[in-house]
Amino acid sequence: MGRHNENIGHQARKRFGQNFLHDQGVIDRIVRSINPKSDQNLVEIGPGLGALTEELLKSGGSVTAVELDRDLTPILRTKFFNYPQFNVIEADALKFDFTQLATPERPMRLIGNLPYNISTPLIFHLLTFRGLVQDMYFMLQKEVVDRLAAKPGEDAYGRLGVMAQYYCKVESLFNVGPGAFQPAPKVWSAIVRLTPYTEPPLACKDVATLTTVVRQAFAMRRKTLRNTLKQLITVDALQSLDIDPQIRPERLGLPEFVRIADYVYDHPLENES
Ligand SMILES: C[S@@+](CC[C@H](N)C(=O)[O-])C[C@H]1O[C@@H](n2cnc3c(N)ncnc32)[C@H](O)[C@@H]1O
Repeated sequence: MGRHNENIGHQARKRFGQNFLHDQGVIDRIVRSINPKSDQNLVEIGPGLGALTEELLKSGGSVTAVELDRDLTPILRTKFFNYPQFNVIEADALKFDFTQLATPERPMRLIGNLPYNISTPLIFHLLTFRGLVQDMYFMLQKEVVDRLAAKPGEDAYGRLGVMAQYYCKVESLFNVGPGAFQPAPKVWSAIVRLTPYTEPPLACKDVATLTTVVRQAFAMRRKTLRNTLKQLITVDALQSLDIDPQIRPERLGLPEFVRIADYVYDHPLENES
């Protein structure tokens, strides 16, 4: 414990969501899960002071790190100057165009102990590059991992889980307590693995329509489908799809959402805005 982040004099910045990992056991466990190989294209988001980066570099793979805090990039360059396969880019990962870091032939393995305040929009941003991604390993607030991996009927089930599971196989790997970080966050964290499908197993006709249906359905999660989806689909149409209009959205699985989205795409209601 405490091996990293010492003697560097960097004050953790709350606005950048800086909670630095300092538990070597947790770092090793994450890297063992990733199992990086020397010919791989590893991309780390938010390397911080390089606790994970160092172990990734030891695998021999190339590591490109995307870090927003301009005070950290020189520290990282100095720390890893012995590793020619290390590169740090000073950029906001939320706006960064990841197409410059990978090709379909050399996809990225995305890794990050992500800033918790931006993790949901960042995951949606990263999903847009899924064709260039082999897999993703993220440390997130446990509550967000629960939402990503949630199944129908669970409290955590909602838009994030449905859309992530549409594009990716989602696996919650293990939990990490606050004491593994400096400063310690207030909440528990967890590691999630997202593996994008080459082709979604339940492909819908139009993802924009699926997104609209899912967003609308969960906008009022305590209401029944006949209410939440009334601007998109009629009760008769829901019944024709073998979906009970009286149930709440949290009971619908991905196949039902895809069925509704395909119907809505083929039969747009006139009052749809
Ligand atoms: C939770 S810390 C993790 C640091 C390090 N990976 C570790 O495990 O100790 C999050 C890191 O993401 C960086 N960060 C915050 N917002 C960012 C953004 N929009 N784009 C890229 N990096 C960001 C922070 O400066 C910080 O280094």
